Order: sequence, then C-alpha cells, then structure tokens
Amino acid sequence: MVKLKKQTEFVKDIKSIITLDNPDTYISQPDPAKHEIALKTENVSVFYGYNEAIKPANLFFERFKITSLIGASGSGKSTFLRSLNRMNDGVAEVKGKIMYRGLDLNSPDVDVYEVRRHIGMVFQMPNPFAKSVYRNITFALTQRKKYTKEQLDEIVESSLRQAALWDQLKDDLNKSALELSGGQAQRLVIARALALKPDILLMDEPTSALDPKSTMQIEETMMELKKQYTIIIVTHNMQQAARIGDYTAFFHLGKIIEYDLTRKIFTRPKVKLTDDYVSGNFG
Ligand SMILES: Nc1ncnc2c1ncn2[C@@H]1O[C@H](COP(=O)(O)OP(=O)(O)OP(=O)(O)O)[C@@H](O)[C@H]1O
Repeated sequence: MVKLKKQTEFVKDIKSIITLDNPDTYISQPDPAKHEIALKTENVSVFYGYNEAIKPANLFFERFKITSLIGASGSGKSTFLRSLNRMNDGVAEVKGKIMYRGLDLNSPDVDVYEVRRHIGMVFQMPNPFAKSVYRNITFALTQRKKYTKEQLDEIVESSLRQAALWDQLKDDLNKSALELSGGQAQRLVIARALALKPDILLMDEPTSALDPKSTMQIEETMMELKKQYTIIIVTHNMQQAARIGDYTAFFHLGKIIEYDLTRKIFTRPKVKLTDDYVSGNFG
C-alpha cells in the first residue's frame, strides 16, 4: 500500500526542489502545516513595458509576523510590495496570483477598494491629508458607508491608541494634521490605515524620513501591531530588518535570492550574494 506523505514532508520536498533547481537561490517558506499563512504569491512577476522588474516570485507570508523585504536600490522591493494590494494597477502589468483567503486578488474582477481595505499601505513620506487629525482617520470610512458620531469617535480613539498616538493627540483631534511632527504624522497615517480594519499592513520604508527617536517609536508600535496584523515592510535599514523582522526576503535585480527566518538571513545565509549584501559589501 502506498503511504501518503504528510503535508510537512511535501513542504520540505518543495523547499529542496527549489534549492536544487536554483543553486543561486534559497527559499525557505513558513510551513503551512504549522503556521497560518496570511498571503501567498504564486508566480508573481511584474513588467514595466518589456522590463521584467520582478521575476516569478513564490512567497508565503505568515500571519501575525513581520516580513522584511531587503535589497539594493532598484532591486524591485517596492514594485513587489505595491503589487500585493494592486497599487501597480495602471502603472505596471502584474502576472500570477496573489492568494488571500482563497481568493486571487490579482484577478481583474476583484474590487480594488476591497483589496486595499483588507491590505493597507503606509508610504515612505508621511502623507496625511490637509484635514484635522479626526477627519484624516474618518475620511475614507465615510466615503462608502454611514457611521454614527459615536461609532466614528470609537474608531478614532482605537486607531490612535493602536498607533500609540492617542495620549498625545486626544485633546487635539481638531488640529490640522499638517501641524504634526514627522513621527506623529507617520503614526497618524498608520492610524488612518488601521481605521479600515485591515488584516495586512504594507509599509514602504516607513521610517526612512524620520529621526532615530521617531524610528524607534514606530518600530515599537509595529511590534505591538503584529499581535493583530500581518506586516510586510520594505527597508534599507539592515538593523531595522534584523530588529523587527521575523522573516526576511532578499531581492537582487528583480529576483528573490533568499527567503528565510530573519535570524538565519543575518547569521547564516545560504547564498553568498545574501551574505555579501547583509555584510554591507554592496548596495
Ligand atoms: N513607474 C515605473 N516605471 C518604469 N520602471 C519602473 C517604475 N518604477 C520602478 N521601475 C523600475 O523597476 C525596477 C525596480 O524598482 P523599485 O523601485 O521597485 O526598486 P526598489 O528595490 O524598491 O528600489 P529603492 O530601494 O530605490 O526604492 C527598477 O529598474 C526601476 O527603474
């Protein structure tokens, strides 16, 4: 009688096939038999015209973890990140599947607004609207649905609390968001994304425009947020990736060279190119 393999053994097999076929890459995914997967890409490639900026990428993102995307400038990190919630629509052609709760988010009949409600995005430069702190958080919500004042008050408070901004701003909710410091503005943008109650937060170099103190505060906030959200972050800051990332994917010329637990990427990478990058030999 043929004995069926357990799923974990299949996963091990898949890992070794990938490694043997591509000796210059090493992809070690979180094991779906043991870990909940929030998002998965299947052969996702991205084209700007004829330029294949992302080569077919197959990545699993574990739920309630932080995954860092690292790599030199132009390696494709932002392009890949922006594909995950359809931010590349109209800019680039994205092929392959982006699987979320059994649904391919890259399918043309998927409502892009719904995709972005479940998968929020925070950009490099804090970009609050020229509105009050309160309206920044409620604006997107009220475009599609009616809320009572009590409901909105509750959402504003809980979003600001999660972004560690409530204590500082609770008496200044009518203040213009343009009067906030850079660190406060970035945390307001995080609160604005959280107000939509997403599952996943994409962050594109969220601290690169901030001073070290604000950077540490945002990192602390992210460590709290990952208890409730899955976070995927692009960062140029190796210390940041090592400090906060559970998993790290290293990109080079549009290809994922190595994907593994962060501690392995930074202490025992399997591919020399990764070692050279994390040791600061190029990039
Ligand atoms: N809007 C665009 N149109 C055409 N090509 C683009 C566009 N955006 C990015 N590219 C190209 O795609 C490739 C990957 O760029 P991308 O910005 O994703 O890299 P990155 O790793 O995020 O870089 P950085 O760290 O500098 O932000 C580069 O060759 C870049 O020139």
